[in-house]
Amino acid sequence: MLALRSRTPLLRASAPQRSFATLTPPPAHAPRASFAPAPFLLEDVAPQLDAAGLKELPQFTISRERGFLPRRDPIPNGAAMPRAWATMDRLLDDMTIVQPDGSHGLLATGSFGDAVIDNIKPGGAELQVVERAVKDKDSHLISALHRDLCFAASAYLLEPADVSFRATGRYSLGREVLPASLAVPLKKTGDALGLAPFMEYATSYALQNYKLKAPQHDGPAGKFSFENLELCRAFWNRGPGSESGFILVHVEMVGCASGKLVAGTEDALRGAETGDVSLFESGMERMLRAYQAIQLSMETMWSRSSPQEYMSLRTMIMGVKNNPMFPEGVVYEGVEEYGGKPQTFSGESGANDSLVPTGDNFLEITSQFPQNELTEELRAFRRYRPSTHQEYLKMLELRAAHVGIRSFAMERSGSIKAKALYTLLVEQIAQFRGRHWAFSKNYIIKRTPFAIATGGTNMLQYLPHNLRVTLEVLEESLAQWSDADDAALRATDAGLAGEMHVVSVRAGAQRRMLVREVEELASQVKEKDPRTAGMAMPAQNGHTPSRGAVGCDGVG
Ligand code: HEM
Repeated sequence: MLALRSRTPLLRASAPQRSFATLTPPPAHAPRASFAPAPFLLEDVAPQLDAAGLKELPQFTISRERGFLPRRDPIPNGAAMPRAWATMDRLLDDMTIVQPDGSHGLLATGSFGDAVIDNIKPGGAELQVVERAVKDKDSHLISALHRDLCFAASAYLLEPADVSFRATGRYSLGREVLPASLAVPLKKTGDALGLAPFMEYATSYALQNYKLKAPQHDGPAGKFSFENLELCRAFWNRGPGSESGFILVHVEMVGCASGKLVAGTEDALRGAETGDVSLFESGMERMLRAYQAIQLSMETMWSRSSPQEYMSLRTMIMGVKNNPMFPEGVVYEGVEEYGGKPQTFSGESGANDSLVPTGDNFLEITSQFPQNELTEELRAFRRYRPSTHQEYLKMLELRAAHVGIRSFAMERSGSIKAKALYTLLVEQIAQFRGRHWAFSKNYIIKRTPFAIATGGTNMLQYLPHNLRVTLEVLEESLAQWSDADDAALRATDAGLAGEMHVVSVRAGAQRRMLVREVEELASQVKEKDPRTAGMAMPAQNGHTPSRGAVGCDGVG
């Protein structure tokens, strides 16, 4: 049963008014739900798991140690892949636009599609490798095969649009049929892993696409420090440059602190569930420090991946859904289940990363998103992530609502420190979205009339909408922070009190600036139809492809 809790009176009249719905807490005598770790959350990732016959355990099983990274580092390209995969491996190496010796690769000249047809045969060696891995239930190998097939499929489908964009600055149509030699094995790896047969953020483009230069490296972000990472697969160039910068900053962010984030979240929840206030505080403090480390890594994006070059990287990670490059969708040749019917999948996007949804759900910000098309699309789109991440996030949302994390932090725990930590955590999510909004303006909005993102959202609506809701929750939390709270915190934890002061000074101004900025941007682009702007050809057959609020270009 859902019940609205009465709101604590606001101390500052100008703050926006919201109410946080929580599940009614059970009466004191009722048995408490047990929150034993679910199978998708491991207490630690023992490397001997595979040897113990658990090699079918999903790679994206979440742990306190590795957080949202896969439980084993991905199998890299090259010699580590099965010998019968060598032709595919070479083709993927040869395709990058810039080759290691500086020469042009297959995608540079638009000849990757022909090379696939000439070298990869339907029912050939590649399919046999996939079938054997599936039969062996070897999730580590299936994941690497899936990554490679996703790169091959996106390169094949989007090659013409990419060639056109590099030559003219406008997109052409993509290829509308994925040949059986790629479609059939890709569908099999996708089925085995519970994924769509299309490139995704976690399972192919980013979190399944890194290798460690030195296994024991000890950089600022531990062994997952940017300087210790390399790409397994790329479209443009596997070596240093904007593409590896873009992808590997995501990996560093997840690698440097998502384990600590998960551990802090679990402990804070446990603290709230059992009424253990000091565990609650310590869990939230560790979450805060984890988010701060993540933001530091995120800020390096500016220098590691050039805003000027991003548009050239982006074509290859677009999706099919609502994308004018694929007005009729894509036919997966030879996949019986689809019966020749065109398919439409969303593209790759950081929107499917789990760091921000963890904060959204734990802090009950999610419950403050209005019920509208944007929110619905966001939820639908987030299915493009490993099922373990989906289940974990869903459970987090339910547990946080059940125990009433916000009201526990702000009132019921009786802890000033918990109140401050809750507010500072909301500010971390706002800071993330603020920084991210700055990326989106500088890497995309400034540079193209094609306002639909790779994940398919209309960026001008979707991103500021989420930031605005977060800023409102922040303002409301700050409005409940009194002078007496401030004085009490100063007496016990001057450092945290200082952090609260900095946050309270800038919050309101940030939301007002955002509102003004979005109005200005909207008026600049109102003449342009984001569904067709930037395309070299008119809408097909009188059909203007329709896009939802979450659209097709999956960058994120
Ligand atoms: C140059 C850098 C980046 C650009 C241009 C960019 C662009 C975008 C775009 C356009 C979207 C809209 C969703 C869609 O794809 O349709 C999005 C969403 C998102 N991206 Fe990024 N992104 C960048 C970096 C990152 C990084 C480093 C992360 C960290 C994991 C990230 C996480 C997210 C998240 C969580 C969302 C969902 C937005 C929300 O919940 O408010 N992005 N991104």
